Amino acid sequence: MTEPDLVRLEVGAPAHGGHCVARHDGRVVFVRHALPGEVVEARLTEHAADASFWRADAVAVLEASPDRVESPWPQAGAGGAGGGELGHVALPAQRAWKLAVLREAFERFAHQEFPGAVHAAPGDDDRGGLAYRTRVSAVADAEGRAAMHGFRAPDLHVLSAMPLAVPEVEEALLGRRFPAGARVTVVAPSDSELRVLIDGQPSRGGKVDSRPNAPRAVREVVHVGDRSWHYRLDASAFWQVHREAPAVLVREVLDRIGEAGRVMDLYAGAGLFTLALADGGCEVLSVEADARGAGAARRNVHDHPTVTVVEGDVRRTLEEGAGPADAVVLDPPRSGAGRRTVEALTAVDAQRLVYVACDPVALARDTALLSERGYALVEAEAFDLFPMTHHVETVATFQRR
Ligand SMILES: C[S@@+](CC[C@H](N)C(=O)[O-])C[C@H]1O[C@@H](n2cnc3c(N)ncnc32)[C@H](O)[C@@H]1O
Repeated sequence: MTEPDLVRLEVGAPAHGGHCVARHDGRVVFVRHALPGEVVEARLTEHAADASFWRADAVAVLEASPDRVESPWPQAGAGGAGGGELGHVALPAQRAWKLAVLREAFERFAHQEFPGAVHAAPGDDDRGGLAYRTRVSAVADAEGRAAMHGFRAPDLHVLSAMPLAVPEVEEALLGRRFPAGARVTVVAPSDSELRVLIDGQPSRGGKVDSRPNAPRAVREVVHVGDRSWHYRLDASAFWQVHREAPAVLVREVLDRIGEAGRVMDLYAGAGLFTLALADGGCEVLSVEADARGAGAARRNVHDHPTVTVVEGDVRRTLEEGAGPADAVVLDPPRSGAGRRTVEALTAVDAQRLVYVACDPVALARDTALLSERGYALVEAEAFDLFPMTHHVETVATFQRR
């Protein structure tokens, strides 16, 4: 990059996506690795002449925010590995950042105030927001070392540390060599041994274990108060990544569902909520598109005859007439539910919806769609289940008007 790629920016509010908004010659610049109120020198990383906005990375801080700290994962700084873009922000200010993004998204897309706060996961303040990920994926470089891609960039950064991971995951990632170019996933389940997957396959001694009986399953246990639930799933299937996330989310879902008799658990994964709901006496229809998730959910609830697990698409399942239900839990992927699924959901005629969302803008858009369809947002609280990154999990309750 040449000198003209460096610009001086006065940094404004945080925006969805892990950056703050600044202006250069009247054009919007999304600047990463900066904080609101700072003055920074930034390197333009995307700056096409005809683009409606540019992107930049702060590379020198001219006037620092009091919320700036030394990143515990410097490798994820400007020009480095993606996935630790808030490392330079003090933990309470990370939560304030996420709350600002939620408030802005709700104002803009849902035309109402975000009513809640952003809460820390248990233990995160003591651990400095580190050592929380029980699942990490990386790519092996040409020499077989675990590496990660840069943000919106193909270049690989060989990991010298992975402080967001629980220690056993970090050790497994950094202490081994893998086949060059392989996708490596390390999983530290709460109730069984660590597993290392290579290109989604079980491995032994750093190589794919092609034996037909190679172990693939992991066991998880979730405790809420004096209750516990046991799960078994394929190591490559979806499971919440923060060590405390399953318990935090199950507790929220159970508290919000109340006394509902017939419940739908949509986008159910391996049945995290399905099992806890069924155990509490609910009749549950659980819908999950991924065969590994649906298969695991079916096995995890095998002794609960009041549960039906459907392997299929949520919208199609609803359109085919899956209702009625007293309450619906929905935990869609990042893109949210969207208009057609919200329309199909309305036919279920549930009194209450509990929406678990990993994307503030998708939740705010769906809040507007649900409002059009007669569902009022009555409560929402967010949980910082992804410290050091801009991601945040929100649990929102909607009530039929
Ligand atoms: C955020 S995960 C939540 C899983 C589960 N609630 C949990 O917390 O473990 C979303 C799940 O939705 C599934 N999914 C994505 N799109 C889907 C669709 N259109 N229909 C059904 N399931 C879908 C994914 O496979 C994934 O398991």
